[in-house]
Amino acid sequence: MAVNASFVSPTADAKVAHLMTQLDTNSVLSTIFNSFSVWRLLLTLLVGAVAYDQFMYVYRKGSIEGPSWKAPFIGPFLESVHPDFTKYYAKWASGPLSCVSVFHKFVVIASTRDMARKIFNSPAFVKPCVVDAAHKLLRPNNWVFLDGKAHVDYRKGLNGLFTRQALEQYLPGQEEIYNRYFEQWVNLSQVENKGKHVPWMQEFRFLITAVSCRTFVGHYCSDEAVKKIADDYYLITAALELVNFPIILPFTKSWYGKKAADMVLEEFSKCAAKAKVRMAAGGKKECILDFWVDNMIQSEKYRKRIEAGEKVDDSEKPSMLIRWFSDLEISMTIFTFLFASQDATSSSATWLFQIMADRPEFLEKVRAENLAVRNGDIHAPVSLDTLEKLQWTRAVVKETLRYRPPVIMVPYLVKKDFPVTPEYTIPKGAMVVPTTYMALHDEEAYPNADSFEPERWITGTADQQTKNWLVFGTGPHYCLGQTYAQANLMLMIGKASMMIDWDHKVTDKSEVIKVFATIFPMDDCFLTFKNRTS
Ligand code: HEM
Repeated sequence: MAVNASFVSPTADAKVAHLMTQLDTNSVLSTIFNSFSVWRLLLTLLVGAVAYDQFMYVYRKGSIEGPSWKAPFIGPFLESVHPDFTKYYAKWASGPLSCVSVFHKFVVIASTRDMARKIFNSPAFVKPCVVDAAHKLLRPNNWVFLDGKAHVDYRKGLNGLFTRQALEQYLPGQEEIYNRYFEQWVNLSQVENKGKHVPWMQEFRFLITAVSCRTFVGHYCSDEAVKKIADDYYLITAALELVNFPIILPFTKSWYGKKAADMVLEEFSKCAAKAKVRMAAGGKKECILDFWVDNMIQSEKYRKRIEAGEKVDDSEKPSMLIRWFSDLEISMTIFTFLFASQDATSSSATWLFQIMADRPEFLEKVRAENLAVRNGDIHAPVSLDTLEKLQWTRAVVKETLRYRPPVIMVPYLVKKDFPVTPEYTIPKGAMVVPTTYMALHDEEAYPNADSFEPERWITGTADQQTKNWLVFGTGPHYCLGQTYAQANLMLMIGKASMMIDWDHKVTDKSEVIKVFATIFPMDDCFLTFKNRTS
């Protein structure tokens, strides 16, 4: 007998009620049995999936370090929501290669200097993957996800934006921002906070957004737009915390992050359109966008002359011939600069101010040489060459980057089975994450590695440890902004040393490392600022 052949609930239809009483015992049993089979089937599938996930984890793990089993499916996903530096450190210390599995994604961690270098330098086997969320925020067709020749070619076209000659042109804009922000900080500290120490990490992030926007898109971005980007940027960083979460659910961190990213892309697109007009009219080059657009315009002019059959002297050929880029393409690329710079530079800025306040003897040396090179005039401009020759300023920046490397991990995707050692092959499709931290805290390269000793960059051998210097990665994807980033930090701390005094309230969390994409002091750095009186 057909029991309730319709999809209507039997209890919703009174006519069905009397039929129910006519059901014989056999059909009741068969109904129970049938639904039991469905449940059993579902349970069997679930157990099978858990067993498969577990089996694949153990199989892929092979001989390397890692937990002997994983929490079903999610693995240590919840830990990645609240990342803990000590847990990462324990993982790195557990062996040159170790592993975890999150949502069936197998992740290998490469800890030692040589293992990390091997990953960075094996483009035949790996390509950058950042985290799943980054594809959504930066857009999957962003140049940073390009691989092989396509990546090399695209990157070549960007090199002109970071030459020493170009970097020199960005310095006045950066000085302008530092002058303005240091004044604001004093006001904020003395008037609003009444001289009290308050966590300053967020203020460093605002400052770095402003400096970056000024360097990347100059005055094309209004102060209001810069403020909006600065205010919303932490949503983008927070979205990246959800490492490997595969989809964007409404009202989650990833969702808010995506909205903020779309807003930044729109702003930078508008800047690109304005730069095209201004550069075509012969405007002065002041920011990265100007250099890029001018290069496009010069390349286009040159191509047109050649096409017209004009005889053009080789000296008139632009040093880099590039194609025409749309406003959105330019915007996506400039966004990668902001994305790559924002967290890392904010991290270094925070540690630098904290460390200098805690070690006034080094700050005094920085101040003395900055004043000397400017003949006592705290607002006198400096050239890039002069800046880089300030030995204590350079040493404290380098040592901060070594002692507290902002980027502790760089995720890569394994393109094909990667025999990373004679005994172990990382399977295709896995994520492999080299860490920079262990190489930078290697006792052989940097004696007393866990202590802040800037002298090692002046009288020691730190500069010779090029293999250990992984702060900016190595290989085909090494940091495009590394010279700019270091010069910018030197300019920042040099100017601060002359213009302001600041004091750090040391707490029991000041030296504890918090992981928020990059690393920060756990207490967010309690500071107070005032104008320098002498
Ligand atoms: C203290 C500041 C910074 C640190 C510690 C840092 C560190 C890094 C690291 C570790 C990588 C990955 C390298 C690799 O995979 O081998 C990277 C890539 C990159 N960085 Fe930086 N970075 C900093 C600032 C900047 C700035 C200011 C910019 C731009 C103006 C920038 C632009 C980039 C770009 C575009 C890439 C990707 C390059 C590629 O895939 O070819 N970075 N950075």
